[in-house]
Amino acid sequence: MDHFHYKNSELSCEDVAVSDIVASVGTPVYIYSTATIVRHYRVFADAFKGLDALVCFAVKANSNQAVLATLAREGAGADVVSEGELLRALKAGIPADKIVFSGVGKTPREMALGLKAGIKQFNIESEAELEALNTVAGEMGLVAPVSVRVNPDVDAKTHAKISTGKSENKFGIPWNRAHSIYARIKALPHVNGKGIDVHIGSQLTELEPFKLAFTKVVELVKELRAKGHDITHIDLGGGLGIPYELGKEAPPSPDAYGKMAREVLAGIDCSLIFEPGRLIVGNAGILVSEMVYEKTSGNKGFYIIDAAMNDLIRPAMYDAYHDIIPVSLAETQDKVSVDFVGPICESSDVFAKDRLTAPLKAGDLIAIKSAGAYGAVMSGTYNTRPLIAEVMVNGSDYAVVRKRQSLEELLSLDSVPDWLTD
Ligand SMILES: Cc1ncc(COP(=O)(O)O)c(C=O)c1O
Ligand SMILES: N[C@@H](CCCC[NH3+])C(=O)O
Repeated sequence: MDHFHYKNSELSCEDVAVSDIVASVGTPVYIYSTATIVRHYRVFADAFKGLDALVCFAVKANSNQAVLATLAREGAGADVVSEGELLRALKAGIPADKIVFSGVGKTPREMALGLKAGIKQFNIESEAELEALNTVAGEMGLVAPVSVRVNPDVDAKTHAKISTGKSENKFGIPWNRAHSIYARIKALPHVNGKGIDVHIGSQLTELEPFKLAFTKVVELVKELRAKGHDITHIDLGGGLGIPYELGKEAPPSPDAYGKMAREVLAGIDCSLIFEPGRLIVGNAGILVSEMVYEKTSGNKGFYIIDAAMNDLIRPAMYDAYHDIIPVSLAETQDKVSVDFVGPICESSDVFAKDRLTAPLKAGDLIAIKSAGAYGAVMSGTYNTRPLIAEVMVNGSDYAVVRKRQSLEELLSLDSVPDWLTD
């Protein structure tokens, strides 16, 4: 069931008309559906029912405090990559022993924070990081739980900018050094390495690359065990793709992904961790914007909207496709072909090129779909545009879960040194 649907020709999120939210909050605005987030989480978790599996939501996909609190209530863990994300996850009520810490550049300060909180594990991505963690844990008189993120050199067959599992990517330990790093872990007094971690990329639309990577990890578990390492758990990362374009073939379902994983991992007797991000929140959010002007240039038509690449950077950064739909359905069935563009002074500030759409006029509202993941979290203030509001709907209720940043606040962040004001 889609929680974004038309009711009397007006787009609604659950039981709330999008135009009602806009009337009180303005545009541009992100709108999230609680019911969709919960449903996606449950579908993913159910794919691993009966197994010892922990679903750690990848906070980077959407770190809004209300989104995290919603998932905390469902029993989700968290995959964090910074001090800020760790603090957000804890604040949302996600227990420390369900939090894994990923990322290639964890600082000693972040390590200490994770150790103090008592997180489940650090996913180590280099020998240097391992040594640093051993030192930090030693200073605190602790032993840090670690998993080594291995790089299986598998092509995820996704956009090059979101592929992480090839040897030329910065992520993970090269496959041929996996054995030596586990030997080093054994020799160090303040780290305990019982896990293996792998994450090959994001927005994967086929199961085969996962299968290749998971199969390699299973082999590695066997080899390490044969050498006397007590490997008890595997973190299989995130990356399962979502449908972005209506009418196009959807990526494999969580159920199919779960079946594949069960087959590959059969008999390995490890507890499992997953780190889905986009799958949980991607299609649980829309970005609503108002059309400000129409213009033409040669044969081309442009719909200029009040959202821009600083609010949602995916189309500019990855040429990502997002469906764009009108908030009020027009009576006419005729379509026009236009570029949806933002007001920023960059040629890449384009949400859609040559897109067929119902004709719109200035003042009309549109919704950019599938904007719940890597949307608000990747926004910035380019062109001195304040960060926009985020709203969460729950049935017939809604709440502003992040206030629109005021221009005063944005401007107050800079200061001018004395020598310029004398
Ligand atoms: C280590 C790690 N885990 C999990 C994720 C979440 O990925 P996705 O949102 O594609 O599920 C990412 C992002 O690619 C990641 O880098
Ligand atoms: N930001 C990317 C996903 C990157 C995932 C993080 N490793 C996107 O919007 O598709």
